[in-house]
Amino acid sequence: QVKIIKHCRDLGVGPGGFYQPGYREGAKLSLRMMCLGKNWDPDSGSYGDIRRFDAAQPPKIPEELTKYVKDAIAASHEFLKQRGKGATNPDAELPVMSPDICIVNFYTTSGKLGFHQDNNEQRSSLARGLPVVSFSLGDTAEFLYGDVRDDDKASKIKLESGDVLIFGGQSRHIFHGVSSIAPKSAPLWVTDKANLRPGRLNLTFRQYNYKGSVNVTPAPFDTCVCDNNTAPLQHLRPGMVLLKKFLKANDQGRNAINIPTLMEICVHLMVLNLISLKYSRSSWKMPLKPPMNSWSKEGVLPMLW
Ligand SMILES: O=C(O)CCC(=O)C(=O)O
Ligand SMILES: [Fe+2]
Repeated sequence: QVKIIKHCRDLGVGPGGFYQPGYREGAKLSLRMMCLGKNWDPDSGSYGDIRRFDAAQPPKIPEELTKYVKDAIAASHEFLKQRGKGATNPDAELPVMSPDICIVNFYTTSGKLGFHQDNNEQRSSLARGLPVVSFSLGDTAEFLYGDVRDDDKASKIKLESGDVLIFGGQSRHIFHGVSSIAPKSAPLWVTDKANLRPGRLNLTFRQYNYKGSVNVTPAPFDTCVCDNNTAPLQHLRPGMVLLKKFLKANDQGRNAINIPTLMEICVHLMVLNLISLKYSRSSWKMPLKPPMNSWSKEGVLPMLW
């Protein structure tokens, strides 16, 4: 998760980075957005190679992120196979996709996203049911989804930091949206280690085009939607899988504390000794700290988001 946030931060302050999208009449969306691969324009509801707002080209999707998407799809297939006791073909329910678009949204704690369908990808991709793979980081979102454009009839789930939601196949056209963000719900290490400001970062990966044949066999779905809300893998409906906390906390594992080696402790002690020797007789000569560069990427981004 820390690595994903870093990728978004680095790309987010560069050309084609975060901006607040809006409509021609002036209304703005309640989030910050950045598109990778292709630009999605909420006003026209279409994709393009540059964005209208500042003519910027969207940055490419970092390969590392593409790998995480593939891992998540593979994990969902493994899960579907086991659930179907080998009888189902997971690719028929949730086809494999290779993402070439990623929409990155940052919601502050007052952010939300209205009920909508993701249907601006090419007809071949939609017809094949190539899934949308969604990564959630930071504060928890209340996510609504359903078959009809009526959020009162929608099902609700919580998307927490590290969760991956996949919807494709028969669920590719579901209506969905974000009704609220729970303040202060992000794990502390996300805000501390990755320096994510209060709010939620969401990445949705998609594949624009599909070149193969589009025949899809309706997915068999056992009627037992019996996963409880805390199961690590949840089959929510045909073509919709939630992988709870799938994205690892960080490279060294959850809540890792760096324990210094004996060698590192010795080096630190030697350095401290040298410093105290140097300044013991002339402490007034202590050099001033160099001024903080408040416009460094790390420093400024929390203000931008
Ligand atoms: O933030 C989310 O979980 C959903 C984002 C979404 O639906 C979209 O970007 O199309
Ligand atoms: Fe969406």
